[in-house]
Amino acid sequence: MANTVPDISLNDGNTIPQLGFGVYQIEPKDTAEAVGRALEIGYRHIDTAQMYGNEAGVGEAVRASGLDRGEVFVTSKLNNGFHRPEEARRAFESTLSALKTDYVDLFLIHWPLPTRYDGDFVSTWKTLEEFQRDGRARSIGVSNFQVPHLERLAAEADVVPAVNQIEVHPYLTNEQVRAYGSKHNILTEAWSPIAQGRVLDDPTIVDVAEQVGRTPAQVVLRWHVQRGDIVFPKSTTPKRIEENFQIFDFTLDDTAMERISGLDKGEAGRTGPNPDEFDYIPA
Ligand SMILES: NC(=O)C1=CN([C@@H]2O[C@H](COP(=O)(O)OP(=O)(O)OC[C@H]3O[C@@H](n4cnc5c(N)ncnc54)[C@H](OP(=O)(O)O)[C@@H]3O)[C@@H](O)[C@H]2O)C=CC1
Ligand SMILES: O=C1CO[C@H](CO)[C@@H](O)[C@@H]1O
Repeated sequence: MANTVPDISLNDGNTIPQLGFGVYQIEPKDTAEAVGRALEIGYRHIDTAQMYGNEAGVGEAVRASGLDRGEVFVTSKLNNGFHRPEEARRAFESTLSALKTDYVDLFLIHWPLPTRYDGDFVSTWKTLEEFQRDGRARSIGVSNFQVPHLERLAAEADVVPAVNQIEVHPYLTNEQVRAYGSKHNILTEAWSPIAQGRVLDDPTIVDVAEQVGRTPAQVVLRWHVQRGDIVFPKSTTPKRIEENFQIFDFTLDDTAMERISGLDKGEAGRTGPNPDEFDYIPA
């Protein structure tokens, strides 16, 4: 079975590679090297954010790779603190100049910040619609949106987000938000797909990994892609960057899939902030 990363269709007609490389917590000075390695291995999708401070390293690696810009799918996200339309426009321009590119493949509202800006993420969303209309963001989406936030966009805006990037892993399967996404053609992107390593020594994961002769990380990433979600594990360890790429040459049977899904702890399994409460704005 060849290890080929599938392209998944978005609701706007574009496509996205189902596996990418995440760069949260990679130091700006180390980012070009890590992304360069990922591109050499075959990753064609990079997930960054203004908040991570490393967009410049991502752009540098893409340019140095010898690949055409069109061969690499690049996502970035609007930082908290720039939700007002004028600020969002300036911040988006700063993303394009840091990446040294004239478009991003996908631009997201990073957090809904429902307790800031009078909860007005709809005008922020309408500003992202402008970026898509003028071609500087090929696709637009949201991150950390809960069902009521998505319902507000559906009622008050024209464009349906292409994706919702949320925390999903075996300890937080996040079924309700994922189900809203499937029903409304919004693709789920699973952030912290291996829960930053916390799920890898779970006895069920270790047992499934032994049964299929793969590593715990590969088994968890495979579980995500068989559920249809997009993943972009982060690693600065060369061997792991390769390991995480080898997930399309084996399958998990229904029993293994159900055992992993059965590890869900609901809200208790969340490792990151709760989007209903998170209102952090970087200094
Ligand atoms: N929209 C949002 O709010 C958020 C988005 N994200 C996105 O999701 C991406 C992935 O999530 P992230 O939080 O980074 O966490 P991940 O779930 O990807 O886990 C990363 C951690 O796991 C380790 N690791 C990676 N691969 C393996 C492996 N094969 N075996 C053992 N350990 C491994 C890494 O260590 P090492 O590097 O030392 O190898 C690192 O400590 C981010 O980089 C970012 O792009 C993340 C959080 C929030
Ligand atoms: O992308 C992100 C990385 O993790 C941080 C801490 O959980 C988040 O705030 C942020 O959304």
